Amino acid sequence: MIRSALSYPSKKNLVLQCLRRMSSLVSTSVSEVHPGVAHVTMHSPPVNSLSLSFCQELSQNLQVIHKDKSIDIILLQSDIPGIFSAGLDIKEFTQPKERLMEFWTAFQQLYIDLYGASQTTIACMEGSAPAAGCMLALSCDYRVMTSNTKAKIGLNESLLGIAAPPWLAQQMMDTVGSRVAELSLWRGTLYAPEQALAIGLVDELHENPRERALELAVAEFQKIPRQARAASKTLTRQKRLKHFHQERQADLEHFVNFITQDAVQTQLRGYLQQLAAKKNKK
Ligand SMILES: CCCCC/C=C\CCC/C=C/CC(=O)SCCNC(=O)CCNC(=O)[C@H](O)C(C)(C)COP(=O)(O)OP(=O)(O)OC[C@H]1O[C@@H](n2cnc3c(N)ncnc32)[C@H](O)[C@@H]1OP(=O)(O)O
Repeated sequence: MIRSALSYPSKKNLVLQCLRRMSSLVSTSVSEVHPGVAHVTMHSPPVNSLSLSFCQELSQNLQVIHKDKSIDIILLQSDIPGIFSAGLDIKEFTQPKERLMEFWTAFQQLYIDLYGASQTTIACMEGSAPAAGCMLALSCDYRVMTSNTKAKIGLNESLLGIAAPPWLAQQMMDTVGSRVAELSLWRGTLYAPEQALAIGLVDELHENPRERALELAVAEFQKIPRQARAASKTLTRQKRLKHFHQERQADLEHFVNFITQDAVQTQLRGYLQQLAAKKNKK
């Protein structure tokens, strides 16, 4: 579905038009809301879980925006009330090996495309962001989260009987510090907004994250020269990305070996049943 949020009468932008055409087929839409500022909106009901096709599409959209020199700020948001993203689609974990490899490769690529974006990126979180949902937020440069206490954010993988991949654990360490990350990872803590702000997992709380993100983008971030923002990002992220590329194949093999273990598959099936039972109780 196409979101016609092109509320600013900017010049015709062929790249964005092309993206909108692509997006009409699937679950992300792209719109320029202010000169140089693009919304990337996730809308894959019920919970924006990252399936193979969703990861691929989000990546594809980001890659096209990267090439569009007229866009220098990306606001990543969801149009599903109460949800930013539920993280990886757990059903993907139960697929055959070939598909698992394709899935993880697409997820790795999404990390590269978002964490490695030269544009400034802001996560506008109006709802929960567990696990890989949190990865999307951590990959952005700035995180604005709703102050609604129902929303939660964090790396809860351990509660599924699995562990975050090393590069995601590293993102958490880079953001909140080693000790807090260590505790969060093994406990699988999902933080309420005030707690997330207190540990530095998010940068700001606001009752309207989209409005605040756009204000920040225009009134603050666009005033910093674009090339300086991009160069600063390179300083802090280049080393991590280089390491990631070196380890990418090993990471893929590690994922497939880990996730296909009988004990892990049993845990995952149990977790999916818990989710279904929770829904039936509502
Ligand atoms: C030693 C080193 C080892 C290295 C190993 C390497 C790699 C291992 C891989 C590890 C990476 C993992 C990253 C992940 O992202 S795992 C996914 C974690 N996500 C979650 O746990 C989120 C679970 N969901 C929720 O908590 C809630 O759904 C919610 C997001 C808070 C929303 O709640 P609510 O609005 O109440 O919605 P429901 O709970 O009723 O759900 C509606 C619907 O959606 C289904 N669903 C929810 N989340 C997922 C998901 N992540 N994947 C697939 N499906 C999901 C849920 O089952 C309902 O479905 P039905 O309508 O069909 O019943």
